Amino acid sequence: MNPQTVLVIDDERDIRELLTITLGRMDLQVDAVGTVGEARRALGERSYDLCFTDMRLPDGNGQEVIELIAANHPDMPVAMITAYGNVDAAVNALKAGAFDFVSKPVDIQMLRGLVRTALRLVEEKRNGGGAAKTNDSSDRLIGDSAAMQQVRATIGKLARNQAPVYIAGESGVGKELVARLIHEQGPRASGPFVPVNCGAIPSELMESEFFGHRKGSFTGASVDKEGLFQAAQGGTLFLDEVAELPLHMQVKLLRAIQEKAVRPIGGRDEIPVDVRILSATHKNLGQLVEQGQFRQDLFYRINVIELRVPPLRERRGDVPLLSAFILKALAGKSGDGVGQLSPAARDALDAYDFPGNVRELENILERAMAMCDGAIIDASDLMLPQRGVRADAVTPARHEDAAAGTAPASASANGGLDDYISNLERTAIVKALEESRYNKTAAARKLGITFRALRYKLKKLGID
Ligand SMILES: Nc1ncnc2c1ncn2[C@@H]1O[C@H](COP(=O)(O)OP(=O)(O)OP(=O)(O)O)[C@@H](O)[C@H]1O
Repeated sequence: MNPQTVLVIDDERDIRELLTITLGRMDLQVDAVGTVGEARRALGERSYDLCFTDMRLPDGNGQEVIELIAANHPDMPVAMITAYGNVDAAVNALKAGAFDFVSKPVDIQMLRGLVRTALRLVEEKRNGGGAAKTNDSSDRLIGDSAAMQQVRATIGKLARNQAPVYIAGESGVGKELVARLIHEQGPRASGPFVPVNCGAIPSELMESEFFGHRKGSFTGASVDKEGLFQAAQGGTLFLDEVAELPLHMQVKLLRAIQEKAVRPIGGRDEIPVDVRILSATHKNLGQLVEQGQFRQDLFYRINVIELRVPPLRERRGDVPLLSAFILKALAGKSGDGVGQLSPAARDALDAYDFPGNVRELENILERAMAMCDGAIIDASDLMLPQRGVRADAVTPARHEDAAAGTAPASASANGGLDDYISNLERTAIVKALEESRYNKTAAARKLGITFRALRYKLKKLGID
C-alpha cells in the first residue's frame, strides 16, 4: 500500500522539520515547502491526503492556501498552524473551511490526534463509508420540509470539519439529535459523544466535572477522577444549555478550548485533549453577551459556525411524518399496534403551534396512545391546550364572531372539539384564499401548510 502523504507549508524551518519528523514517524510521507508559490506547485504536481499550512507566509497567507485547496481538492483536509492564542486566525481559518488548527508551540500528542482524525476522514470518503453512514444516521432526523433538508445538508458539511458549532433553537426542536448526527457522520464517530447539561452541574463541582481532579486535591477527593474533557478524548463534547455556565467557568472553558489542554484540580501538568466542541442553548446567546452574562470571547470561540434548528411551527409540513415516526417508535416500545391519527386528529395537530416542539409532539402522542380506544387516535385524545392553537387560525374566527355579534365559538357549544377546530380552519383557509386572490399555492404558503395539505382540507371541509 502506498504511504499516505502530507504537504506542510511553513516558512519556519524548525516547524517544517518538527512536522516532517513527527509525521514521518507515523509512516506518512511528507513534502515540506516554505511559500504559497511552492505550495501551488506541489499541489499541481501530486495529490496529498492532508495539508498543514502556516497563517503568515512570505508571499501570501494560509487563507489563500485553504481557498485554493477547497476549490481544487475539496476532499483534502487542511489544518492551519496558528500563533499561540491567536483566536481570530483560528476562527477565520475554520470559517474558510480549514479542518482544524494547531497552535505553536506544536504539541506532538495533539498533532498525532489531529492527523489520525483527518486521515480517518479521508479513508472514510475513499471507501464511500462516510456517505453510507450519512444516510443511515440522517434517517433518524425526520422531516422533508425545505428547512429540514437544509439542516440535514448542513449537518453533512459540518461533520467533515472540526470547527466548533453552536446549535441554536427553541427547547425540544432536536438540537441534541443534530449534535449527535454531526458527531456520527464525521471522522470522530468511533470516539465517544459526551453530552453535558451545563445547567445541571452544581457550580462548585463544575471544574472537577469538566477537568477532573487528583486524589486528595480537596475534601472528598478520595480517588483520581477523570473529567468530561478526558472522557470525550478523540470524540465530541456536547455542551447543552451552555448559557447556564457561570462566568468563572466560562473563563476556564475558553482556556481549555483554546489550548486544547486541561489541568485537573490538584494536577501539576496540563493534559492535551483532542475533543470537538459542539454547544447549544434555547436562549439567545448573542443577547446574553450584550447583557454581560456570557463572555464575548467564549461566544466567539464556540460560535464559529451557527446552525439554527427551526421550531416545528415553521415546518409544520413535517408534523405528519414525525407523528408517524413517533407512533411507530411508541408501538415498538409497548408491543401494541401502531397508532393511527383520525383525520380530525391530523387537522387538530395541523392547527397547533407546538411551543414545546418535537418533544411536545412526542408527549402528546404518547399520552394520546394511552387515552385512545384501540389504535385510532381522535382529536379529543390529543388533549391539546388551546394556548397553542395558531394565532392566525383563531383570530379570523374571532373577527367573524364579533362581526356576526355572536359569542366566540366554544368547543362545547358547537358540538365538540372537532367541529370547533374545523370551523377555525375553514375561516382561516377562506381568509387566506381571499387574501391571495384564490391562488391556492400562495394561500397554502400563507397558512404555512403544503399545497397538498390545503387541497386535502378544501375537499374535507367542502370549500369550493
Ligand atoms: N427531526 C426529528 N426527527 C426525529 N426525532 C426528533 C427530531 N427532532 C427532535 N426529535 C426528538 O425530539 C426529542 C427532543 O429532541 P432534543 O432533545 O434533541 O431537543 P433539544 O432541542 O436538544 O431540546 P432541549 O433544548 O430541551 O435540550 C428527542 O426525543 C428527539 O429524538
